Amino acid sequence: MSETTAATTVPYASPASRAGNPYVSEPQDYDAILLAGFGGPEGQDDVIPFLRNVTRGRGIPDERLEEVATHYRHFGGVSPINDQNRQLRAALEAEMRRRGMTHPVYWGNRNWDPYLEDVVREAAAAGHHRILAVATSAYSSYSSCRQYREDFARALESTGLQETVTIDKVRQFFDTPGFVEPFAEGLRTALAEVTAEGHDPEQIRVLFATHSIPSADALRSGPEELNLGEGGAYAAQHRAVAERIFSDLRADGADGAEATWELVYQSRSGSPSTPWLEPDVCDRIAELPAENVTAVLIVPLGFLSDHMEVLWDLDEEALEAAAEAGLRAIRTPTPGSHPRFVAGLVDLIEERIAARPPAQRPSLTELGPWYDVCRPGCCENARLGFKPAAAGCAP
Ligand SMILES: CC1=C(CCC(=O)O)c2cc3nc(cc4[nH]c(cc5[nH]c(cc1n2)c(C)c5CCC(=O)O)c(CCC(=O)O)c4C)C(CCC(=O)O)=C3C
Ligand SMILES: [Fe+2]
Repeated sequence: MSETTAATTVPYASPASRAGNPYVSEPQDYDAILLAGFGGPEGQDDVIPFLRNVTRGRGIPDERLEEVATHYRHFGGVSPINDQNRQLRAALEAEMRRRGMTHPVYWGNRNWDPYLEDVVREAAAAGHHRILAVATSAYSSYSSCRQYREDFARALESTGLQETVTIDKVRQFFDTPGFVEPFAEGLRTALAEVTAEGHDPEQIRVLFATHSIPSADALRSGPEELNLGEGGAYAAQHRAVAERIFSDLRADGADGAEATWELVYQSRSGSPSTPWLEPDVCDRIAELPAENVTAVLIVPLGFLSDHMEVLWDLDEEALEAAAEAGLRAIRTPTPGSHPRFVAGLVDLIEERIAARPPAQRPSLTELGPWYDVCRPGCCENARLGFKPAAAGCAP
């Protein structure tokens, strides 16, 4: 299995592109779309096998798995994530049909049924060989980009389809309007609500929450040559989006828009001796009363839908921390199947099929538009090192 499933069709960097930003310069004849999800258990008996799938070879302590299993057990062993992705798949298909696009839209998961490899086999059996994937993950890092690409490569290899099927992937979409606007809308509503209740901007703290990852992975997120400092592309992308949301709210004179915001992390796992991105959302909430804060708004900026990381780690744990701290608290919505988000994903599919140049691609921060095609070392896992990945290109 080679690193370069797309190397024959994807030139490395066109002179017309932003320096070092490989994008596809020829229109692409994709014949199927693949919505690639994380996967989640759908009953009590699925919980442990699912957790083993997720943590295979990752050195997550047993106590942590036991602990996470109780979150799923609390909801009957069912994560809502699969239903959310079923809805998203149907919404994508409907929007594509509305635009006259006839590609079949498959859905497959990294960690639970329907598994990527079964779906790839099904697509190939139906005669589809040029697949364009949309992963349910907006930012750059091992967990949020490369691991999806490695699992595509593994699916192609285990099905023996690596010579006949290619899987490419649309760019990371953290700063596209379809992804950002549903968050901005939810925050605007929540700011207006706490303002109407009498909280002044200096008493309101907005916490943009995302998944913590090992600091070493964060440092290696994005292309090697970008060098975005501590936290890497992963943290820089989140900060850039949060900043843009706030500058737009302030420019509009929105209620409460003079509040302060911070980027915080959640759902840390791994060994306590390994550094992960901080501060933790609950730790920060506990400190806020001493900073004269009376209302906290939690924006789940790292997530696409209200899956377990949101329902448990934010709606149970973070909201409880806020109650203990005596704070008014609101957790704002995720994009889910918001029509604007769905339309934005179809825009991404269209721009890739048409090979639009970067200047014609929507992007709300100076970091974007992000790369279509990842370079070999992009988002590599700091500890596990090289594994073959699809949707990449040769040096
Ligand atoms: C960056 C990131 C995203 C966002 C990008 C994306 O969405 O892809 C994400 C999403 C998700 N993470 C999820 C669930 C889990 N993540 C775990 C473990 C880990 N996540 C990590 C990172 C991320 N995770 C990391 C570095 C680990 C440590 C192990 C490893 O290095 O791989 C574990 C193991 C137990 C634990 O340690 O918590 C579970 C059960 C679910 C499904 C929720 C549901 O079922 O509704 C979703 C959407
Ligand atoms: Fe995770």
